[in-house]
Amino acid sequence: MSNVEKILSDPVGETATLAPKPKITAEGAGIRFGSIVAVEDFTTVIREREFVSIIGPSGCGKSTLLYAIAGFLKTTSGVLKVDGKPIVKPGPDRGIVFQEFVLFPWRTVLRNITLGPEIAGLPRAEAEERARKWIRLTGLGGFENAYPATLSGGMKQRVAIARALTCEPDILLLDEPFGALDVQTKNYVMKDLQDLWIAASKTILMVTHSVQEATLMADRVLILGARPSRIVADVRIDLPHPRDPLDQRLGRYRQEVTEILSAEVDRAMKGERGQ
Ligand SMILES: Nc1ncnc2c1ncn2[C@@H]1O[C@H](COP(=O)(O)OP(=O)(O)OP(=O)(O)O)[C@@H](O)[C@H]1O
Repeated sequence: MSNVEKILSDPVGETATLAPKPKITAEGAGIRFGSIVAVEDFTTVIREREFVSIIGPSGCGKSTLLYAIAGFLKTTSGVLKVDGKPIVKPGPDRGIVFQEFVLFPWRTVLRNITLGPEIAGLPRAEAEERARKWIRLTGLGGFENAYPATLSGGMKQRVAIARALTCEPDILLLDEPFGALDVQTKNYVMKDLQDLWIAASKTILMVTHSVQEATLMADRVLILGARPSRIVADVRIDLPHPRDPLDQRLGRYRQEVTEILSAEVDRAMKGERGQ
């Protein structure tokens, strides 16, 4: 039995037959840049509506993996699939949100959010209707005509999230989405994202450096090892959503993830110093 077959036969819900369908499948995926092996033998199954977080030492290949799933990069070995089909290019089934918001300063909030559907060729009225739904759901109502320069960091990130969701992707890919936010704003946006995920039934894959973010939001935390990155642990956070950051049960998960991650960061640092 291959690794992927083993994972597919491993029940996620009460029984294998009731478990949600696989959404993203990685079968021995590897990505190299010349002589640099960024990702090696990445194998996992992410099911429909799962919220999975990827964490690992700096430079271990987290963003590279996310970009390959987005279709911006190709695997150099193995395969990455969405809905059972190999990923060959970006598609409207996957929306991506970056740490640095990447908003267009000359477009209003509404026009930033309608951009995806407009590029996809949707008539303006339909693009606006969709955008207004996500403006409402991300708490941006009343700011439709504001320009990015007049928004706070948290609001800019909500615009970026609404923009990704307006194309109605099944999968939301988040690359350190809270990295540029201050602590208070981050807590608000994290709470909103949890509510949004529950309401919108998306599959979410989030890259983060923060054990706190990963354990608060995700159903599973994939811990990558020092480069070339493989999964060294797949920790299931068995707590209902939405979660309260002060829930003491989260503390145990934070400790478990921190211990595994610290060992990998140690290994990565020693590797870099040639020890
Ligand atoms: N376009 C590229 N060309 C060459 N090397 C690259 C390229 N993109 C990434 N790399 C290398 O691949 C490795 C993984 O990079 P990546 O950005 O995916 O790591 P990361 O885990 O997301 O890092 P961080 O946590 O610091 O953001 C690094 O060694 C990086 O230098």
